[in-house]
Amino acid sequence: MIPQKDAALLANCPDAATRRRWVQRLLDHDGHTGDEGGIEAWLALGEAVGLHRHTLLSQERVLPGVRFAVDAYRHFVAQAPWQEAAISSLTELFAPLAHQNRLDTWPQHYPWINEQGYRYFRKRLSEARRDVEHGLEIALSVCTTVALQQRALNILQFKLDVLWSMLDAITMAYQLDRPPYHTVTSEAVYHRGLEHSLY
Ligand SMILES: O=C(O)c1cc(C(=O)O)c2c(n1)C(=O)C(=O)c1cc(C(=O)O)[nH]c1-2
Repeated sequence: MIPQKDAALLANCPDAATRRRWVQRLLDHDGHTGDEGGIEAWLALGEAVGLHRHTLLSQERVLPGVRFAVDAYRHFVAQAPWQEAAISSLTELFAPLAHQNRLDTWPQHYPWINEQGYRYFRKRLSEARRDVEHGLEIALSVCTTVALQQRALNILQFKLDVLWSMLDAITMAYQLDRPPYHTVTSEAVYHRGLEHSLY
């Protein structure tokens, strides 16, 4: 989804210089010659923790709450001015620390995850730092009044709501053992996404 939301920002941005820098985010995730891309590295992490590639690609295990939160982010970016869309990516300021923590601690907690599983986190360390630099440049250049700075904080609160909603859905399903429809059935009956039209 991340490359699609970045493509939506590009589509809304009339400034070629900004597009030239922002397009790197699509390439980082989708890959290009000489770089397998973040999605491929993420699939490697999924496989390293025991999931099958086709299960990951089918999205059948994506919880509805996670799907709705992710869709809300994509829709926000598609309809917002591109500068506001750029600001909404700035939660990534804190992602390198999270990635580094995972690289430092997961090998102790989960010794069965093979080395290949960590490619995504290693890759994101430098990419996220560079992305945040660009995002901050945009935010600082447009948020020149208190009202605009307050607006930027509200945008970031929206993005935090997206991230927390994903965590809430995952916590309910896997930590508290309350997946969707748990009072009705133990089958994963929730919809599998409506992306692919039959026509
Ligand atoms: O693992 C994390 O904690 C984390 C957080 C975030 C974020 O804060 O949005 C991103 C990522 N990872 C990430 O890997 C990533 O590619 C990414 C892109 C974006 C964005 O908003 O454009 N956020 C994030």
